[in-house]
Amino acid sequence: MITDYWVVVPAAGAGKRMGADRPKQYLPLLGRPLLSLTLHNILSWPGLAGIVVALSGEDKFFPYLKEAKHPLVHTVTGGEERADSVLAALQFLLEREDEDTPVLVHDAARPCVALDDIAALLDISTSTIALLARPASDTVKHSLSVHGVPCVEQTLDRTQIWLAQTPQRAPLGLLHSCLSRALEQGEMVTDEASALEAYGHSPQLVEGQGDNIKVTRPSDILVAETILRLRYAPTEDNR
Ligand SMILES: Nc1ccn([C@@H]2O[C@H](COP(=O)(O)OP(=O)(O)OP(=O)(O)O)[C@@H](O)[C@H]2O)c(=O)n1
Ligand SMILES: C[C@](O)(CO)[C@H](O)COP(=O)(O)O
Repeated sequence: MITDYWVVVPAAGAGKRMGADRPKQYLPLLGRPLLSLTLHNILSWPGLAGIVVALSGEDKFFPYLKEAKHPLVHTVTGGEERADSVLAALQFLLEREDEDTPVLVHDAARPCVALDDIAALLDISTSTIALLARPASDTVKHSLSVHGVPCVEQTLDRTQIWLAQTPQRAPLGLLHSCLSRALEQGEMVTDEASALEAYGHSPQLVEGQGDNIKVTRPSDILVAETILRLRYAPTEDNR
């Protein structure tokens, strides 16, 4: 299992699809801000060296989180898109750490990732670049718009379709160079793996669990709260 890795947490989004009165990372789940839950979870990962959180330049909420003053938690100002926020955090690390330092990028919006999945991602030795992902379990449709209405164009072969989650793991220097080149060249970069793929790398897919949801829309709040309640509920063992 790797140790002395850093975690980058992009948390500079606006949460438009959530449509709340504040960015979704500050909405309460079980009475605690989402970002606080995510940081609390990350701080329990074994072998962690530190966390860099990318925040919006207009963020007014972060200083009030319990984890804001934790000695392992650092912040940078993020950017326009998720990839810009991740790049800002990688730049911060590159000025302080060795290029070979392993980095895990994990969305602020995924508070429920299980420790078993983290262990699996930290454990792999076959590749230094990897991500948690789920094989598609539904039938996958490719759509086209007919007079503004989404319709099926065709059904895709799902046997090789995986849905990407986070964390996504790569060495600091490699990820920084692929991400900055991809952004300069206008590549579509919605996750770290896509930046690495653009330059010939083939990240390993590590099967994660379905409970690692990305809190995106209002209905996700209840699902995430249910997962967290079950995860942290007192049992015979931890009572
Ligand atoms: N400029 C941005 C945009 C997104 N993120 C972060 O990237 C993660 C995944 O993005 P997403 O779930 O799409 O969040 P938002 O961009 O906030 O959501 P929306 O697209 O609905 O506005 C989130 O933790 C979000 O805060 C970021 O750090 N910087
Ligand atoms: C990185 C990611 O979590 C993988 O599923 C996801 O792509 C980030 O969210 P976005 O909606 O694409 O910004």
